Amino acid sequence: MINYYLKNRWCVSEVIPCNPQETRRLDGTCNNLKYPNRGASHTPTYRLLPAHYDQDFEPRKSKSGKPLPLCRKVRTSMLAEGRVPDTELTQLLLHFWVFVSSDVLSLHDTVNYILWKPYCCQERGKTDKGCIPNIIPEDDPVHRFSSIRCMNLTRPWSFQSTGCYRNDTTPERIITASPAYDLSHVYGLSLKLLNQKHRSFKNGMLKFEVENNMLWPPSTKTPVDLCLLNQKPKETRCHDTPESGSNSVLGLNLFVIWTWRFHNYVASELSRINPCWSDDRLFFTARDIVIAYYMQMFYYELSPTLLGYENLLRDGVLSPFKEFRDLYKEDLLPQISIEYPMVLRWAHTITEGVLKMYDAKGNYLNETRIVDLTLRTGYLVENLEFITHGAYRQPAAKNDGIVDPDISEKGLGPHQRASDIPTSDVCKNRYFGLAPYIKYRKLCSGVEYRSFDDLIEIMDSDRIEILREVYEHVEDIDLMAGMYSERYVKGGHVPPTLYCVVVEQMMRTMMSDRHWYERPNRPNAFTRNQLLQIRKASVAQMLCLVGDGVTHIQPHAFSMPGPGNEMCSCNMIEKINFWAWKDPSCGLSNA
Ligand code: HEM
Repeated sequence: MINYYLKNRWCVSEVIPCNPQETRRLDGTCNNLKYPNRGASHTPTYRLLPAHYDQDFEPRKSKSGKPLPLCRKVRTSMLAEGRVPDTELTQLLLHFWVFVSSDVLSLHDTVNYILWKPYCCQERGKTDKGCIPNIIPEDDPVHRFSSIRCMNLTRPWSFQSTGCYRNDTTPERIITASPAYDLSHVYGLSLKLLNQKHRSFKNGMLKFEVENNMLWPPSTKTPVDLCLLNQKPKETRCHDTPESGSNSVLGLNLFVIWTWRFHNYVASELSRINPCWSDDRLFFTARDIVIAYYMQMFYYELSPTLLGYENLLRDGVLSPFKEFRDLYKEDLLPQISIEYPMVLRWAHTITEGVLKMYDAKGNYLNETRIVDLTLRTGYLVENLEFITHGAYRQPAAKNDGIVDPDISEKGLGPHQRASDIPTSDVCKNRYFGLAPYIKYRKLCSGVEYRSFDDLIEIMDSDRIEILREVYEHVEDIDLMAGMYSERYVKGGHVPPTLYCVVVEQMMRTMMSDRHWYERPNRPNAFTRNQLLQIRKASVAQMLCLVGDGVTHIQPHAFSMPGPGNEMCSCNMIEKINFWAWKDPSCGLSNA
């Protein structure tokens, strides 16, 4: 039954005829006028390197023909468990990173093993082709002391497993989000649904609710909802936003709340300045500004902090100037690569498991486990303000071959007895049919590694020794395991292979998006003065405007406060001036 439903909904995208002058559609269609259905949800990813599978599209084998080492064995060998704070990056950076990533991904593969196939470690799982549980080796450093020998996991869904393509073709991953950065995880993919349920049709605003003196997106009104971890009866709030994934991991949830509020802030400013504008015009102008603001934060604030400003300038991702730029190429399809979400999973190694909460003055209050907050929006009602103050005060975890024990043993919190996210990350490399690590090194640097010793160029000798112990041949190394071992890219905080794949995607996204905010020629493009206002975007400004009780913050809030980035009053943070959107026909003067 479920397959019949999905076949109808997921194999075909309907496209209403395009009008070249219309602005960005919610469902992503018509972004590319030559191929109007590209850019929609449920459209294929592309591959940076050809697929590497064994027979019947099972995971590739090692060069010797033996199975590759167990994923859990790879993870426990490459990453020990512990907690070491970073000295530079904040939790807020990780919250925003997962939010940006979720814009182009989907949750169905995770929902699949939490809700639909929780039985992969049981007898029933042995005959279900969809089951690929993580087997735990006998000598596992943690579970040789427990009775746990297996962790539940399912095979990623593909156009083939859903019945859209023949089963004897290379599996093509299904993703339910649209591939452009368009805040589809906030506004959704259907204008009809947004209009029916979420727009207030007053002053361009989205509907909102007030609870505990705070503004929230609308909440579900049914006794059963997705917030499975709400501790009822005390915790009841669960977002009823266009995409229910907003209730999932904490970082995504936080930024959905802040973006929802920010939309309304922008719409109310526009309506104050242009009282003659219709609700429709206010709504769509506000959405356009919010998407541009968010992309400016991603490209010009988060990415330089992580990937290095000079590197991004050199590679053409960032412009050194504030003016328009137009890199659009009609022949490039709006798509994400299969490798892009894969390398982003590396972020799990710098995710801190213990979430610290502070008051507005910076006094430490309390802490909780971040993995217990997935699908638990109700917890935020009493704690959102303190989590917010903690987000820009608490450091991320350090990248040091150590992963937080909650992420590696309890990744799904109470949703699953034991769950090791980085082990799944290694395994998914294989189930998505990714090429060996050294092929990506060749792609990124042109250098061919023929032996373990050659890796010294990119990693320290102790890391090479671990790889040598785990894998038989240098060609066996999984992409993720290679990235766990690399030294950071110069001037940034990420491994060079992650840098390479992410930069390729950022360029593709920018060049294939007809509605990219820096373009002067897109439909309803910004004026020069409007673009200059968007250039002022910062996460500090956003939190000053819509974060609860934020009156002081460091200007670069993805980096820890300290010399050169001292906390200051919100009055000192540069602000967007909405008078750039003043419509003279509305008749108010610039007061
Ligand atoms: C609270 C912290 C986090 C938790 C509990 C969490 C949890 C998870 C889980 C359970 C999965 C699915 C793993 C699988 O079965 O394949 C996943 C995937 C993923 N996570 Fe996280 N995560 C966290 C933080 C982050 C951060 C900071 C990023 C930043 C980029 C991130 C990016 C991703 C990506 C890209 C995927 C793959 C999604 C896909 O391919 O569809 N996560 N995460």
